[in-house]
Amino acid sequence: MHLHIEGTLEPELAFALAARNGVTLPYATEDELRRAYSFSDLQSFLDLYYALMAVLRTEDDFADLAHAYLARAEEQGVRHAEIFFDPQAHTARGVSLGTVIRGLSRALDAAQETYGITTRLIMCFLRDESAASALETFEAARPYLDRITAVGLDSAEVGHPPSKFKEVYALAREAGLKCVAHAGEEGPPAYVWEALDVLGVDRIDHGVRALEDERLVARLVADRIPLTVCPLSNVRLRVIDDLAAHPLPAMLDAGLLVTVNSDDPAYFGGYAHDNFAAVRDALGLDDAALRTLARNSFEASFLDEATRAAYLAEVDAY
Ligand SMILES: Nc1ncnc2[nH]cnc12
Ligand SMILES: [Zn+2]
Repeated sequence: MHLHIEGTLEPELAFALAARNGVTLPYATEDELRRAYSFSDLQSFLDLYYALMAVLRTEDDFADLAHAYLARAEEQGVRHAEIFFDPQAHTARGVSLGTVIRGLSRALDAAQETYGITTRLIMCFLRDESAASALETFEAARPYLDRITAVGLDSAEVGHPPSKFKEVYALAREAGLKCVAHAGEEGPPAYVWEALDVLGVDRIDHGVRALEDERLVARLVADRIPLTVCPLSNVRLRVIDDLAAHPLPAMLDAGLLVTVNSDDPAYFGGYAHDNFAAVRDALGLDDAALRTLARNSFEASFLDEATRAAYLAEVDAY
């Protein structure tokens, strides 16, 4: 549920697409690029994440990107994936919204056929762009809303509170979309409150800093608001010092509806299963805790009730 499709761009595919599209990358080799994956904070990652998107130009590029991700996801045991994309990062480079959505949709439909993986698309607004730009993006997406399940909010958090996007979230909800937002990754608990009370989100992406506010934790527990936590991402972006100190067990103990996710797996050292295995090993989570985390994911998903019930029955029988 917390997976940026642009964050699944592996160096091999980045170089292949660069060659196909005549784009020159500022790195000579895949290894040299990989060595740049050492981040000091969210912004240092975002700088590279946006720069590498230059290789994504055509509908085929987006289809190939999503196809490669879904093949990895299948290997990792993923059954259902709710996938973010960042339209403004592409339209700003002259790539049309239709190109992005048609390319991604083609791969998502094929994955259902080939692997039986169910998917949803979540369109994110870049919070360091203006509210007007988000509104423009939402209006441009109206012809494609049958392919979009939810809107989200990502990019540089601090200084860009959720309330900035109140209007576009109201429109999205009116159009029948679900709503999520990154909040409480680098930003304060106040941003999580705003995501809940001003944007009316159905889930919080990250939310680890919510633990700093007892009243907020009580609210998240009472309303069963899911948190899509990304353990390996938190370590790589220095949100958490090291995995052994990750608050995931405390979040489970507090009764939060917490889930484990990979965020930008090509950059942060692992896909879904890798994140589960890493927290199991670093935090000593037992099978019951791992089962709860898997269950929570389906409970927190935007699946229809019948499909959700079928997946939950599978988790319980495992
Ligand atoms: N972890 C993250 N936080 C905010 N914006 C992002 N865009 C891609 N990954 C992100
Ligand atoms: Zn994210």
